[in-house]
Amino acid sequence: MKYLSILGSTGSIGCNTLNIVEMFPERFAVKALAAKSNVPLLAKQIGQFHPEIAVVFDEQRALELKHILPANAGVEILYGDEGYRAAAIHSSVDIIVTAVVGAAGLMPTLAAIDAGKDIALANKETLVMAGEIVMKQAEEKGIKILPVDSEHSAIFQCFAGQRKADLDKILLTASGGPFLNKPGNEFTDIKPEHALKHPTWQMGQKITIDSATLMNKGLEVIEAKWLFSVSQEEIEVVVHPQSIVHSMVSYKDGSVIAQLGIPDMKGAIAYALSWPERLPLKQPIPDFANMKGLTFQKPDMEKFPCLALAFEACDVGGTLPAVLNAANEVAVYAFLNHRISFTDIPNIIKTAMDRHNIVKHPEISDILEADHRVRSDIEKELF
Ligand SMILES: NC(=O)C1=CN([C@@H]2O[C@H](COP(=O)(O)OP(=O)(O)OC[C@H]3O[C@@H](n4cnc5c(N)ncnc54)[C@H](OP(=O)(O)O)[C@@H]3O)[C@@H](O)[C@H]2O)C=CC1
Ligand SMILES: CC(=O)[C@@H](O)[C@H](O)COP(=O)(O)O
Ligand SMILES: [Mn+2]
Repeated sequence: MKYLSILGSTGSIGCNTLNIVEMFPERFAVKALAAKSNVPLLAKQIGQFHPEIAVVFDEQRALELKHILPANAGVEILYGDEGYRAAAIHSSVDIIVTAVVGAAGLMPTLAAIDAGKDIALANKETLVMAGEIVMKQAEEKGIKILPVDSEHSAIFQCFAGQRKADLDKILLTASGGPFLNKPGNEFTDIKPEHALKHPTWQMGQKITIDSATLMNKGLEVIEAKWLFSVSQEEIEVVVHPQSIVHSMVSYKDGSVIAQLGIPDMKGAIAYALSWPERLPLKQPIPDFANMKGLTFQKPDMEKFPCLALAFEACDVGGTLPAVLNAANEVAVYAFLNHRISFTDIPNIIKTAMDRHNIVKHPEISDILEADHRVRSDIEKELF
């Protein structure tokens, strides 16, 4: 039996993870569930999966949860930073699924690594903000960081049985998002409801907007750099609108190994939880015979400046990726709340990056300080 703690259990990745637990009750059990504000859904999950700990964002929500649950629920209700930390380091947990969205994922993940827990990493922002520190700490603690992000799961699978010395490059696929074929001069008309219509994947709101700006791919370049210990030059983004090829790796003899599947996160989540075994998920394979084609093209960095900004942050390093991430988060939520336009997103990020005094070899405190400063500067200007 493998015991799980799911940070972000009420989100898209969290719910998919619980679907897998439900499918394989003889393999997985849940010890801790953590959410932010969706108290009714968390209460339902507690009733079904019986964790020992449940965590919400603040005391108010903890009280709400307590009122909803029956008196004999047998779960300890915690809240805030201490609560997320408790869920991350719970003594009988084997693996932490980091399915929280945004910078909030960083500190619980570091706490989990410090406590010697394996990580099924969905929260890419953790590696964007502090990839060097996180990977170093994971190595020191001898824990595994198993990728959940579909491309990184694919790359991980394409590396299996290969020698790192034979690597040519990682070909990181991108769907191109809903605006791949929209002329750039019409981007000012884009509303949240248009950007929230991802062509191939069902995901939470923040990552869906990131896919529409191509920032998601930029974050994934930085994630891949740290996760696989490669240079930026060894990563190429390839637009593949069908999202069937989840990524590829080329080798120095000209061979290219790809991982394919339907666009459904259950495959990548289950693989992170059961690696190196594969679980009988009963997922259909892509319908190759009736497929209209698998196509590939270069990303257009002028139309999608967020991708270029992420490459710049990746190249410069230090605290700059954390600044990119924080500015992006604030801008995405401002766009979702109709406070800025779609084309303001890259402008806000660029301004934050230009203004920032980079700390070249940051401690975690430098990263958190940069994150907080960027958020408060942008929020002051916007609201
Ligand atoms: N969805 C997908 O298919 C993929 C997602 N990822 C990555 O996985 C992560 C999760 O994405 P996704 O599931 O789509 O996101 P969702 O928005 O669907 O879910 C986010 C989860 O995090 C919780 N949460 C939000 N803010 C906080 C906070 N400040 N502190 C603690 N918990 C918080 C939410 O709680 P509540 O709902 O209770 O408010 C919810 O449980 C992201 O980093 C994303 O980039 C990577 C690849 C694919
Ligand atoms: C499912 C997943 O891993 C997402 O990160 C996905 O990659 C988003 O699609 P884009 O390729 O459009 O960013
Ligand atoms: Mn992805």
